Order: sequence, then structure tokens, then C-alpha cells
Amino acid sequence: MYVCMYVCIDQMVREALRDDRKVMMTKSSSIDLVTQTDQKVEQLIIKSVKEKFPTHRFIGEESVAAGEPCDLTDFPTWIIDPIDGTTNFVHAFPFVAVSIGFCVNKQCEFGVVYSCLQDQMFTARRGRGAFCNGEPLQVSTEEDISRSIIATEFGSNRETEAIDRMFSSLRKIVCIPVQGVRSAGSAAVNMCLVASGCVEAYYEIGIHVWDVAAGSLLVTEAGGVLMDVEGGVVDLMSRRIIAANNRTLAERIVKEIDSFSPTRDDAPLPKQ
Ligand SMILES: Nc1ncnc2c1ncn2[C@@H]1O[C@H](CO)[C@@H](O)[C@H]1OP(=O)(O)O
Ligand SMILES: [Mg+2]
Ligand SMILES: [Mg+2]
Repeated sequence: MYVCMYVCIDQMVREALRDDRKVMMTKSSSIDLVTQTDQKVEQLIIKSVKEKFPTHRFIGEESVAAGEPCDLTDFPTWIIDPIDGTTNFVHAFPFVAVSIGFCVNKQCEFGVVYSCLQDQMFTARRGRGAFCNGEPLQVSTEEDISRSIIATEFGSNRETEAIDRMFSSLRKIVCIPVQGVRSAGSAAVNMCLVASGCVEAYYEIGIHVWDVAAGSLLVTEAGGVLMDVEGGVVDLMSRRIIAANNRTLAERIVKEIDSFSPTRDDAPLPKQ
């Protein structure tokens, strides 16, 4: 099933990159894009998994956008971002990933991020390590943020207050100074870069659970840590995350972040 799904998705994304990168609609803002490929890939994944595991539950980015609930319960749940980096996809900017996390009792058991254009399959199983195309991954051993590269994104929220806080945090981090700041345009790819050891840490406020479910396990299984932007335990529904190579860097980033709290992914829908 998995090999077949992988071949179909790979083909679907590559063909669409060549022939059909049209924006179909927008979601939370005018720059939160959806294409037909986002929907087709998500439907394919859900259909394939349902055939084998009919009782399992799903949190899929495009299903939630269509009104499905976003509840993470103790039931086995697949958390899917069919295209992480849709803006990249539309522009053929080469970081486009499919992200699938699988949780039981609210704990991630395995995570897969497929970076389509690099043909890199990142996989992690709880307690069994993280891999890229079968090669084991290890986070960076750097302890000094001034010798680090930090990844972050601006997401799709352009409200003034959020932007001011994001820039204020970024300014402080740049001026530590760090050696570099990077944005792959895909939360999942940023987390794979942390797991691979080429970026020391990634932080963002505004991500969704489907952006980071699989990546979170990749980072921890590669030896890294997850932390809330205020320093507590990360909550995947809170839309805030620091994923770092070690606690020293994560705690250093906490000091520089002007935090805020977007509406949680599992917040009740407003009454009509
Ligand atoms: N205009 C935009 N620019 C960058 N990321 C965006 C974006 N709109 C939505 N996002 C989403 O925000 C995430 C975190 O930065 C990205 O991985 C991306 O996931 P998406 O492509 O699945 O929507
Ligand atoms: Mg995403
Ligand atoms: Mg997506």
C-alpha cells in the first residue's frame, strides 16, 4: 500500500508541477493558497489508509478547511498535510513536501515527510530513530546560538500585531547575532533540516498541527527537542513551536521571542 501510495503521490505532484500549478482558492487569508493537487493528494492518502484501517481517524489540512473537525483524541489518528509548501509549489520553488504523522493516545508513533523535488523520504518511528532515504539522521551538536543557523517562516498571517511580533523576535535573533536565518517555505522541510543537522533550530507561531506532526517526531528521534515558545512543553494544537538540536538553543530562542497565541487548532468553531 505504502509503495503504491508513494508512487502515485510522487507522480501526481511532479505532473502538476509541470502542467497545473493554478491556485484554486484561498483559505485563512489572500496568501493562504490551495491547489487541486493539495486536495487530490489528501484524498488519495485518506482513501488508501481507510481501505486498510477503516476505524482510524484523520486530521487533514484540506478536510479541516472543508469543515471536518480538528480533534486529536486517543484514537489512532493520521495527521496529514498533503502539500506543505503550497506557495512554493505554485511558484515551482523547490521545497514541497507531503507530511504524514500517525498518533495514538495523542502521541506520535511515526512520521513521514517526503520532500518531492529532492526525492528525500524522511521517516521516524518512536524510539527507533529518524532517517532520510534509510540513512540515520542526527541533529547538530552546536551549543552556541551565535554559531547557528535558525529557520523560521512568516506563514500566511499578515495582521499588523502578529507581523510586528514576528519581526521583533526575528530582529532580536538576527542581532544575537546568529550566523544565518533561513525559510524553506515549508514547516515540514524546516524540521527535516533540523533533524538532518544543517539548521540548529526552527521556530514559528501560526503553524498548524498538520505542518509539524511528522516533523516533530523526526526532530526528537534525531536527538533534538521540542519546546513551546514560552518555554513549556509543546502542545501540537497550540500553533506554536520551537524545534531545536538541544535545550540550550531552544531556551535561548525562548528568551528572544515576543510570543502570542493564535486561535488553537482544536478551538470550537464559531457559532453560525
Ligand atoms: N503564504 C504563505 N507563505 C508561507 N507559508 C504559508 C503560506 N500560506 C500558508 N503557509 C503554511 O504555513 C506553514 C508554516 O509556515 C507552511 O508550511 C505552509 O503550509 P501549507 O503550504 O501546507 O499551507
Ligand atoms: Mg502546511
Ligand atoms: Mg498544506
